[in-house]
Amino acid sequence: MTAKDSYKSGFAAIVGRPNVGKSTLLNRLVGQKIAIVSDKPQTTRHKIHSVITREDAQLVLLDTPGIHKPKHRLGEYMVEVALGTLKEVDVILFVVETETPGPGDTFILEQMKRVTTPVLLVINKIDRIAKHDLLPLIEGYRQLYDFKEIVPVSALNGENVERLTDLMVNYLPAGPKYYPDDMVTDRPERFIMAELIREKVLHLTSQEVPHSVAVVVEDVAERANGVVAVRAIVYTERDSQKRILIGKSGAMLKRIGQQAREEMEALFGSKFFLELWVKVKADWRNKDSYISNFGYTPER
Ligand SMILES: Nc1nc2c(ncn2[C@@H]2O[C@H](COP(=O)(O)OP(=O)(O)OP(=O)(O)O)[C@@H](O)[C@H]2O)c(=O)[nH]1
Repeated sequence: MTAKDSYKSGFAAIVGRPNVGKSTLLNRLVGQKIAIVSDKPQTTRHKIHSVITREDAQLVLLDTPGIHKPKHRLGEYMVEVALGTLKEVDVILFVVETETPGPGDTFILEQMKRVTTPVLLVINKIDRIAKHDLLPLIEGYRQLYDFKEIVPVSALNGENVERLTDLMVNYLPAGPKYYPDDMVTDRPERFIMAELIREKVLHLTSQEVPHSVAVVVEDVAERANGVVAVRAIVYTERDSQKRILIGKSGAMLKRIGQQAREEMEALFGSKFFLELWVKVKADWRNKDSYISNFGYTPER
């Protein structure tokens, strides 16, 4: 058998309750910022395909929305997408924190019992606990489910993350490359831009505002001088939220725009001109038509 014949390729899903560090892990695995990271739960709404290409294997990672008991229509959609993904992939990464499992973790474990895909348990944030507290935690999880592997990692500082990639590759079937070598995501750039803007809203606002927001990039145009001009709309649900997002004399919107622009420039390597508008669409999260307009439509 030649080296080419033994090439492996396949798909892995990252699941876990909100805020356990899935996006941070995904970014660390791929080595570039793809998914947005936030300290506010439930910020990942899309399935993001990222690609790790090695000499022996290509691994396509799907970031799934945090599985949780849905409170509104968008929430139900998010759970549906996550569950559908579990059946389609070659291996599942179930990410938890360094704590005994809570109701959110148990809910996901129950869902995983309905599929036959191999599951690797990733215990994240091990930088926060003493090594001797890890063993009892691992033992506790071992009692709950027949995990193929249990891998303690720190997505934040990268500890053990490479080993995790090696283990995932073990579960991939023989197959060709799905994507070109230099590709890290198949998401259009507009999507990444919108997510960067939404990330800044999440960081800079509080209470009910962050989750009321959807961002749509309406126009991207490269000017003759090389500057990329982007016009984006920040949708929110109420006038009061709009006022907060704009801020006194526009100060908040200016900060959001400035920080998003700086990250776009770092990521894409061009100068950006970013124009942001805030619009109210009352109760958009409960309306199917708005949900699909904002791009939250089932993919497969
Ligand atoms: N100490 C520590 N913090 C981490 C680690 N990984 C992630 N975090 C932090 O945990 C918080 C949540 O991280 P995210 O990556 O946004 O979590 P997520 O699971 O994608 O969250 P959702 O999008 O809500 O599903 C952020 O404040 C991260 O900086 C880690 O290994 N160690």
